[in-house]
Amino acid sequence: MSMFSKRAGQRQAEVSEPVVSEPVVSESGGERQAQEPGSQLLLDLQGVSKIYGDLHALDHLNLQVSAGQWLAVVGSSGSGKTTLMNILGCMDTPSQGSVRLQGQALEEMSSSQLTEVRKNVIGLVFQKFYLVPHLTALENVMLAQYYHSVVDQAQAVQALERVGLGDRAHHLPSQLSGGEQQRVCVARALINDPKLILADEPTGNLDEANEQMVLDIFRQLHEQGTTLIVVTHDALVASCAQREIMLSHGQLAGERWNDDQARQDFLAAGGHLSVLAKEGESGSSESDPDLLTRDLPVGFVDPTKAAKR
Ligand SMILES: Nc1ncnc2c1ncn2[C@@H]1O[C@H](COP(=O)(O)OP(=O)(O)OP(=O)(O)O)[C@@H](O)[C@H]1O
Repeated sequence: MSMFSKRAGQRQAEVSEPVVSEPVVSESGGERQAQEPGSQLLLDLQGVSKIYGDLHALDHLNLQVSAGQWLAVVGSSGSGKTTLMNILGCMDTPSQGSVRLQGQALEEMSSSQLTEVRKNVIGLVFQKFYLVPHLTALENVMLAQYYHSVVDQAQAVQALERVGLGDRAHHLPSQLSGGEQQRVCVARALINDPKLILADEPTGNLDEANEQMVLDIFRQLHEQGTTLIVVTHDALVASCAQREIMLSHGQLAGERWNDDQARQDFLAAGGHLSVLAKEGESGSSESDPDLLTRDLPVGFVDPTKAAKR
């Protein structure tokens, strides 16, 4: 099945336009202007790199995400997806470049300001954040509330009910299936009603029924206006997003819009459609927009091929 096969009956897709070619730089060729007043961009990454010795886990990445957008991030193993999520989640900092969240540069924030952002703006659904084994599902959610300084049992129960686990509230993680544990993690991420949900492989290792439940929650959140960024290896999960981007060697290797209205909204919000970096030419993406049409990443159909380019 193609990477971008659509579920039957899903919203209108724009499958004929795999990559777009609007430069990120201004016509003068200089740095792009600061966000216009009234812009609805939630995230704006400019030239973000994460460098470990000789390895560029992220390599001059430019990426903008408008408020309310549902974005999927795909790419082969080691392409930089988790590195990107860690930076967006304020759990890591770039070696170079700038990340603006709601117009504010993260690199200019103090550690206490970053803690506030983590607490109040972001919800994380990361597989590596295990549940505390000796606490019940309810207590695990309430522990997250404690971290957010709002302990409210009724609200915690509500969060569990929302993910279909009201009747499992008093079970320990070991008494829950993998899918149920993952849904507790989703409930935990929702308790502060975050504007931005970052989910790294939220449906990994789930059976179809549990995957559908998690996706249904994401759909509800999306309808409520939450911005969702979901890393996934699953083409079907990716296809639920309005927009998909592919990373390869820390660079943007492809972009695809599944929802034309979302694309229009993104542009209206001040977003710029992405330009892909030329192979072996870090950060050169703005220099030759034409290369987009002749140098299309075949790999967008198959991330493994893209990684080998
Ligand atoms: N702390 C670190 N020190 C050195 N290299 C690292 C570190 N963290 C990540 N890397 C490297 O950065 C690259 C990107 O890693 P990352 O975890 O972001 O990839 P990924 O796309 O999430 O992969 P996967 O799909 O396998 O989870 C990899 O080559 C990885 O080995």
